Amino acid sequence: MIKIKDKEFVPFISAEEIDIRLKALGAQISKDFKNDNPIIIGVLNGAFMFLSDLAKYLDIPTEISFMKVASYVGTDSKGEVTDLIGLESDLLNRRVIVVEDIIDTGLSMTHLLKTINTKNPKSVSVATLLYKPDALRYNVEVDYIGFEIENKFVVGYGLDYDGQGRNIPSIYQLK
Ligand SMILES: O=P(O)(O)OC[C@H]1O[C@H](OP(=O)(O)OP(=O)(O)O)[C@H](O)[C@@H]1O
Ligand code: HPA
Repeated sequence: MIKIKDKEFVPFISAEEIDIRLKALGAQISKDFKNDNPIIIGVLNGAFMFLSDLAKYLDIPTEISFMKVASYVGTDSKGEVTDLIGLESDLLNRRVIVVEDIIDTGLSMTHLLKTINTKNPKSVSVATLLYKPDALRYNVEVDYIGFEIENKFVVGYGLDYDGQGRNIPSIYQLK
């Protein structure tokens, strides 16, 4: 068990399980985008660890860039998304893969896809490490999922509780 601020969390997905899953996802994405030189857009802050580990398992030419949005305060969605760092890459006629740490209500990804689609990319795919089907309130099509999880708050491996816990190498779940 670990304590972060006022909350207790229990071990949920180990670093070894994450690594095994990332290897498989990396192989699948490499196969699907073999000749496409995709642009991968990581969503800060949460996706920094997932994308840096996943990228090592991609054996295709690719570009990596980032956007930053925020919608959570503590364990709750504010219900609106704030843009903090915008897109700098030219996406015209490029294949794009958006990489998130988690799709929870789907609000952030819906907002991101709207922004990305204004740049006229050739295609847009979505990869997320964690997906909470029971929490989804906005319909998002997801192409690559690391783990489907129940609707409980999680921390670690990039994910925070009130700014803390992103550096933990595995994933913990609210007790
Ligand atoms: O599907 P949703 O309900 O929108 O939740 C998912 C989003 O929430 C988290 O971001 P947050 O706003 O906490 O910013 P962060 O990545 O900097 O932690 C996470 O990284 C996703 O972007
Ligand atoms: O379960 C979660 N943990 C951390 N950040 C999040 N952002 C959306 N859902 C979560």
